Amino acid sequence: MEVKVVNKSSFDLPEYATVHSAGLDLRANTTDNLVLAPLDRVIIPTGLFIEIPVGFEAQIRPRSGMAIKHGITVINSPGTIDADYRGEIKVGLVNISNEAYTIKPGERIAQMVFSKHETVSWLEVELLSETDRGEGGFGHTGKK
Ligand SMILES: O=c1ccn([C@H]2C[C@H](O)[C@@H](COP(=O)(O)OP(=O)(O)OP(=O)(O)O)O2)c(=O)[nH]1
Ligand SMILES: [Mg+2]
Repeated sequence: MEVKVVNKSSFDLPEYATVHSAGLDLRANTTDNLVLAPLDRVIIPTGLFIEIPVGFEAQIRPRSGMAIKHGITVINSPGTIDADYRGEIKVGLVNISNEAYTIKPGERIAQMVFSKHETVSWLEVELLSETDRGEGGFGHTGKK
């Protein structure tokens, strides 16, 4: 699928790290090192603007290596980029470790996955169909 993109960043367009990767790695479009102290939250610009085809969204997800090694994760994961959004794609990060982490200019900070979604119309009713599960949830199964 082709997606229109305006690249105002200092870096090349995001790439798939391997041929069948689902996520395109997003780089921090920053000019200076940015120190993220424990529990700090930041919004990192990417310099990218996209036009997502209707019926699709883009999700901003953490990179697992950064999350597991350094506690740097996407605070609103998965971030949602709507098809009608024309602003800059930004990445909200949080440091949930107890050590500071320095984000370097151009560092790959998150990944973006394009995904189909449905748009529903409500059919309002009085009763829903019966099922074995019924209203049980939140750890309901497997109990004796
Ligand atoms: O990680 C993200 C999440 C969102 N956005 C942009 C694109 C998205 O289409 C818009 C709105 O996002 P969302 O609906 O998640 O935020 P909101 O707090 O509900 O804001 P709004 O009232 O603008 O919908 O912000 C980003 O750039 N990065
Ligand atoms: Mg919203």
